[in-house]
Amino acid sequence: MNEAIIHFYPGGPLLALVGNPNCGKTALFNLLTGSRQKVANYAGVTVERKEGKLTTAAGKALRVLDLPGTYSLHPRSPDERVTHDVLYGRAKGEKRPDLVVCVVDATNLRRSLRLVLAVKRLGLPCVVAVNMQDLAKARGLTVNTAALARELGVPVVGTVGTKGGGDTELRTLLDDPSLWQRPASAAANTDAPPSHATDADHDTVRGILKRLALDELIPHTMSDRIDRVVLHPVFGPILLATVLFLIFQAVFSWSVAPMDAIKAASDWLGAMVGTLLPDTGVMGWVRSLIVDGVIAGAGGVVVFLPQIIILFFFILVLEESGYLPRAAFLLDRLMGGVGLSGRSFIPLLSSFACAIPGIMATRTIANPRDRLVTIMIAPLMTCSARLPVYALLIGAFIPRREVWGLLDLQGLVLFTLYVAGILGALLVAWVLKRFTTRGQARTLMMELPNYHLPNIRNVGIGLWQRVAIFMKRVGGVILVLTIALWFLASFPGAPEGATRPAIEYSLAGTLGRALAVVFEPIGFNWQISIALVPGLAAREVAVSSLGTVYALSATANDTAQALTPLIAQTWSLATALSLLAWYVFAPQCLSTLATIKRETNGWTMPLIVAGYLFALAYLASFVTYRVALAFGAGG
Ligand SMILES: Nc1nc2c(ncn2[C@@H]2O[C@H](COP(=O)(O)OP(=O)(O)OP(=O)(O)O)[C@@H](O)[C@H]2O)c(=O)[nH]1
Ligand SMILES: [Mg+2]
Repeated sequence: MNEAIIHFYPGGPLLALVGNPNCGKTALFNLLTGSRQKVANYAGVTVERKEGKLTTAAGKALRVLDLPGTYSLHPRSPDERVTHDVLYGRAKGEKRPDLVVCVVDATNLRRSLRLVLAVKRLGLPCVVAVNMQDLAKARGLTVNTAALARELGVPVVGTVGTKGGGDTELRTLLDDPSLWQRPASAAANTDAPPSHATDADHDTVRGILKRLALDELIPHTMSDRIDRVVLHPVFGPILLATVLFLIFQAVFSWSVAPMDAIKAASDWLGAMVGTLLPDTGVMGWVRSLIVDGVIAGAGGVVVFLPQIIILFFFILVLEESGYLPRAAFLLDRLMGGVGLSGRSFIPLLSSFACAIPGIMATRTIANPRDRLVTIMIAPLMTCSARLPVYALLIGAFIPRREVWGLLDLQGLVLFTLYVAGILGALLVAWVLKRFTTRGQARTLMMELPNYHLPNIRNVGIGLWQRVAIFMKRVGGVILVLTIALWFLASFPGAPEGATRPAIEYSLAGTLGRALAVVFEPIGFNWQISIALVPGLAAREVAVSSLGTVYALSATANDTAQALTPLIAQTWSLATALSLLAWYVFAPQCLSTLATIKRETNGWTMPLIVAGYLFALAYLASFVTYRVALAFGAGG
């Protein structure tokens, strides 16, 4: 894996945050540096090193690294290796830290302290931050930091990663110059491999906890009680299915009003600009570029913002609540059937947002074969860029009505498409299981964090970041490609006396017609064929492209109309279904392939993935189209 080696904050002493997964390193990092890195309630959220800058009260500038969580200094998975390499000074382009802040979870000192002992042996100056002080207090645990400091022989401070000012003690401590002196006795240790002192460490930790009167286990009864239902062999899976299903219902039924409002606003804008700008000469072209290119294209994508916000709201709430590892646990058996483990669940779930963070998250999977298979199937999870395409087609072809009095039919179809992606992924994993040896059966060891009420601020920040990403795509790649397509679809203009719309004589029209030969067997017309090409860069561009292509196809006598009714009139149901099937499988995203190349260190995997996904997409669309035709959906 190649980490980015750009230093945003060159110079200054380097401080690294190290600790077990889910102990609150990133929350603390955000407090210290003012960053907004992702924080969530499950192990393995951070999988690469992140950099930030901190200025202490005395004005000293420090570089701070947030690292993936690790259980020990013997890395078992690629994310743990990132932390290991930094601590041993082997990370490419990064110097060895000048100070290590060991973050420990006050409610789980037994395990956290073992890592502290191992880090201490590295010979780097180190301090301990006892995080989650608030949770410990709520459970009647008081960690005497002064006594712990005496036991460990390093400074210890208390922190609360989720509260403003929860890092004050740590910040103050960083101004102490004696902190940065390397312990002379251990200086020779810096390049030694991690020692295997685990048994002795175990005893040491037990002794420390005993002397601090912290050796009694205090069960977290609330989480345990919730888990009795959530992890129940019968109710658990029913609950999981219900939760997922309700999310899809909400995506459709809650978004109606805001989507209508955005659509009305964009129509109004188009009409306004249309009347303001003259329709002749150069201004006629400008008018067409703005109305048919920018507003019909990019505006057509912005409409789907409410659905994306609703989907992410639920994903963020699930991530913060601590439910995700439980879902992984419930699905472990099912995943075992196709040769994977519950470990793959969170990377695959992240892929519903976008395959890129999903593929990155596979770094938490220790088994290389499992990791590779998970990377291969991650693009089959329905990422949010597909949502506009699905929503457009569903809006055009599926009536807005209720089934059995309570279910929204459009939501039901959307759910089916998501399920189709999941089933496709399971099928591919199952086929791969035939061709690869799985090694010995592994039991799933996964931490079940305590349930939290989702922090409104975190959910708010997470949502805002998703909105920013989406709008940046609309204003960036989507807008640029839509404008490029407008040019290709407008020039060369129609010859004298042409009867058909000008677009049919343009470069894009010619290209679309050539491509249509390939796509004709699966029912795509030339307009779709054109839209698929820029859609390779970003899936939503297919929607904006269709908006532009159809806006330009409107002849003088039939005024341009909204895209949804237009495709409902001109496409057959069979074509729409075939395009949906195409989007379930096709690898229409170059950035995903680039990420696979980076994570697997070569071109082999991205080529294999692109190849098999295109083949699968064509096959699925072909079958869908033919079956739909046979059922009379071709009219
Ligand atoms: N109550 C409480 N919750 C905290 C505190 N610090 C972090 N959290 C929560 O603990 C969870 C884990 O926090 P993260 O910062 O993502 O943990 P991490 O150590 O970076 O985890 P990985 O990146 O997976 O290793 C999140 O739900 C945080 O909101 C704290 O001091 N008190
Ligand atoms: Mg983290």
